[in-house]
Amino acid sequence: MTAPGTPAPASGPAPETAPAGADVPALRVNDLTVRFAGLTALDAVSFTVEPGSVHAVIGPNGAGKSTTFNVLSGVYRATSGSVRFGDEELTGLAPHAIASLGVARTFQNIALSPYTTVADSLMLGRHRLTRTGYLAAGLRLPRAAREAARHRERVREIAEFTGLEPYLDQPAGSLPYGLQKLVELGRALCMEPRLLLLDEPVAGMTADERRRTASLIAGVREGLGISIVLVEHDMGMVMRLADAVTVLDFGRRIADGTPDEVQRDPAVVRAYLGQEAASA
Ligand SMILES: Nc1ncnc2c1ncn2[C@@H]1O[C@H](COP(=O)(O)OP(=O)(O)OP(=O)(O)O)[C@@H](O)[C@H]1O
Repeated sequence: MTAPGTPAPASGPAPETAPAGADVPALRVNDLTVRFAGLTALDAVSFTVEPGSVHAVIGPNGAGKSTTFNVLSGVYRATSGSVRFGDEELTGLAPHAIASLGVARTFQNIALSPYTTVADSLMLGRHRLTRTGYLAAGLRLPRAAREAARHRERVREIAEFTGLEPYLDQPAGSLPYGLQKLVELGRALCMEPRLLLLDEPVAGMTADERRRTASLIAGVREGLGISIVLVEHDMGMVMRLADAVTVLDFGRRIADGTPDEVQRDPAVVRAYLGQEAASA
């Protein structure tokens, strides 16, 4: 068994889903602007997340990364601009409607119920996929029992994929921080997303946990072919994992390209040097 505090490697087979990249449309963010009482948090930001890619959104503190995530997941309303996932316009939709289109997110801070077991926490991710109504489930109809068994099997597969299988019966809150972050990721995967929004997935993790989580995310992209939008401060991880990077600074897009391209971009270097100077 893995040492406590260390997420197990993604050793299990990729859970069975549609073939890689199938049915995953592009996410097109176009001229997105968000204002809060006089403050422009996002100023006409555009970028495209290609199907099946890992797309990082980076930038110094206050650049607008979380605001971008909150618009993509329906928590904030855009002041103007559009976010299209395939043919669907996401701006204006409520978070549950966006989730039902196959957009799952994790949060920067742990958002798990501490007393709920890992198995039940993962099962919560299956909620939108549950067809049987409460009445049929309450009456224990065979159809409901069959569906529940299918969901449990899927949860077990995803637990195996993420390395969470040994912890399924433990309360989520009893696990070390790194594993709790992994439960959040597992729960998002249980939604069978087509687009996964990961908000600082390795924040607060040890170097070893970071490395293992990065390989799990790479495994998700390769095994499931879904698109991943990643907000992350760990630059090494971004540069290793991302296919494309959008850089924000003061709410504006200052660069967009491959990790290599943005790393060499003078505007990006200036923005990060400015941050270092400010915190020195
Ligand atoms: N709900 C809100 N009300 C008012 N201002 C907000 C709100 N959310 C974000 N802001 C402001 O918008 C700007 C962008 O913030 P945001 O949290 O998106 O940046 P960030 O890039 O995620 O920063 P960090 O890396 O520090 O998390 C900041 O000036 C922030 O204070």
